[in-house]
Amino acid sequence: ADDDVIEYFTNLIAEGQAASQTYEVPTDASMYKPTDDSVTDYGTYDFIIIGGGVTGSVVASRLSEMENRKVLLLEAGTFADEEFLRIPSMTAFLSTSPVQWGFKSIPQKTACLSLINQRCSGSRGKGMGGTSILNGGIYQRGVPKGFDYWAKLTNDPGWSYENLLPFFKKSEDFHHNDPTAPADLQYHGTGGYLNVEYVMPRNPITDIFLEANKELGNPIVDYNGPSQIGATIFQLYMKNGQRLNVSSAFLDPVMDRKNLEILIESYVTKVNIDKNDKRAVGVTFTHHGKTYRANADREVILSAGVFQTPQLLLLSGIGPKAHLEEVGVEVIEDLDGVGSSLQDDVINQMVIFKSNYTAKSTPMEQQIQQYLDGRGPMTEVLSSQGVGFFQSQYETDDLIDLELISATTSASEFGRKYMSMRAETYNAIWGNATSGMAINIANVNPVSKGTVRLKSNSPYDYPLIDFNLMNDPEDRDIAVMYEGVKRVMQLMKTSAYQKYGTEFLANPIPECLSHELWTKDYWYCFLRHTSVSAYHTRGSCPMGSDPKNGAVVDNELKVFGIKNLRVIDSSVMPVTMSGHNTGTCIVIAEKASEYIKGHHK
Ligand SMILES: Cc1cc2nc3c(=O)[nH]c(=O)nc-3n(C[C@H](O)[C@H](O)[C@H](O)COP(=O)(O)OP(=O)(O)OC[C@H]3O[C@@H](n4cnc5c(N)ncnc54)[C@H](O)[C@@H]3O)c2cc1C
Repeated sequence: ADDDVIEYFTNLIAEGQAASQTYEVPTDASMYKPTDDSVTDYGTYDFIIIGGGVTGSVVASRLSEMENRKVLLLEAGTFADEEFLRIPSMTAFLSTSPVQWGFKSIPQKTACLSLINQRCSGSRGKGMGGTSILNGGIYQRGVPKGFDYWAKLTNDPGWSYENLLPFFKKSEDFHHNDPTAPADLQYHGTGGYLNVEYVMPRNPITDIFLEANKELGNPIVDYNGPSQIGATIFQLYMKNGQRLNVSSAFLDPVMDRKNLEILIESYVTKVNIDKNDKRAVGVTFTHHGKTYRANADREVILSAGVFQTPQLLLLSGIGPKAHLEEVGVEVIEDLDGVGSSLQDDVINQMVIFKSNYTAKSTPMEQQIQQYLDGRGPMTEVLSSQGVGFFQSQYETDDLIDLELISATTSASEFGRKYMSMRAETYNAIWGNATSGMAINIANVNPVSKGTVRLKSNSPYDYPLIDFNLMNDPEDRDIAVMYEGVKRVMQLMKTSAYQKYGTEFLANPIPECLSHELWTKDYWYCFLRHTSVSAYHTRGSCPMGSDPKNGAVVDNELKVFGIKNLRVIDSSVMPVTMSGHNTGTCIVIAEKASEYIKGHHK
């Protein structure tokens, strides 16, 4: 590239990083408040989709394939396809930028204890593409047994892995651009909207991780193939080393469809329901200071994500009666499950090792040059692409409950702020060290559940989020994490890591000094203080067959008790699929679109 292009990217990166340092994330949605009381009719559509995130983008793309059906998609944010947002290595800076909603949990008692005010982050993307604007880009489908369990819960074999596989393949365009990466090609699709590829060249840390796993006898697998147990290399939805958010992937190619309207900067405040026959008839939303009402002849589809979908149901009078009465919302349908079974995985990124491994540093100019060729450090969201999925001794459902992610890490004020960790704890862990290696530990099949509730009956208040991580009475969730710590210690003892003189950074945190160091009690204390939500948030409006057992939607994702209303997003996942859930969200949207198209040809 010529000097102008290099200079352009150099400035873009400097400006993007600087903007992120000073940006304050909002603490409520008051920026969407209308400036007067008037309500304008926005017109009538067949389908109205709320939210242009991962699932909303796929649903809009598939429903607008029916040329005779008018589709309106309402998204609170804007299009998020600027150059800076497409650079994978800039992802961390997006967490303090206008594409971030900035949700935080209420103060927690069993995890996130060393975070400021004991509040876990509830990071969510705002804009077309939703959370895929700022996520890790990891493409993982989930454990087949997990989906088979969904099928059982809903009495619908359509949700079994075998029956979902064609949908997974349909949306994928797999590129085996790292030919030595494990890939079971018959499980992958080509020609779909979602480009899937590997970071090139492979980060040397990834190879160290794979070698260490081989030494311990762990298999090397394609985690999107038939078996997930073992170590592997992340597959990413990126295109030529650039971030590909799900809106760019599924909607950019179909933007010229006359029957698809996308209205950005539109904040939905309510689903309008005809009380006589409990039927969703449209939505109310604000746009540039004015209030509008749009009508849906056929269906309203909630794809507002795991926190805002239950928030909107509650604001619309659908949810646990006692809670609605408490906050002053008129009850339309008493549905206990709404917001009542929030789940997230728990992750710890603070078990750090010093070593004499030094990452090769590449001058910025060369990084930009490589990026323009679709390669190199700027194409990496994560410092390594090595990952392993395992069953701990506590895994009783034959799913997968332990994920170990290889990483390099370094101490910085930005890193501390990104985690929102108290300085005292962060500095104690790092001591005099400034960089190291880590293997992040996640429990990806926890049993603990939390809630999403309304703070008030105002749509401009953020919802109250309570993750309740590692809060099960039997302490199974924390026991899995502790087993993860022990496995990480074992991995670090392998010759693959010992070649680099890898050694645990044994600096205790002040909060846990009353426990004998490195005993189980100390580690439990450490894990509760420094473990956080893993951003695999799900389950706030689960699918199932009986609303009395907490289900909010049926097998076709229709809300129990209300006609013409569906939830299609991460909220509906009834149990884990053991990992990163964008791929799963895409398949949920593909499958649900098929049901809708079957009904409304
Ligand atoms: C930091 C981070 C990293 C992650 N990394 C990965 C990863 O590497 N791989 C992976 O598979 N998963 C990852 N995830 C998880 C994944 O991104 C989410 O599970 C997925 O995006 C959920 O999709 P969704 O459609 O349910 O919601 P979203 O993608 O969040 O979409 C919801 C959309 O609705 C809009 N909206 C909300 N309320 C309203 C309203 N009232 N009116 C109008 N619009 C509204 C939002 O602005 C948003 O665009 C990560 C998540 C985070 C936070």
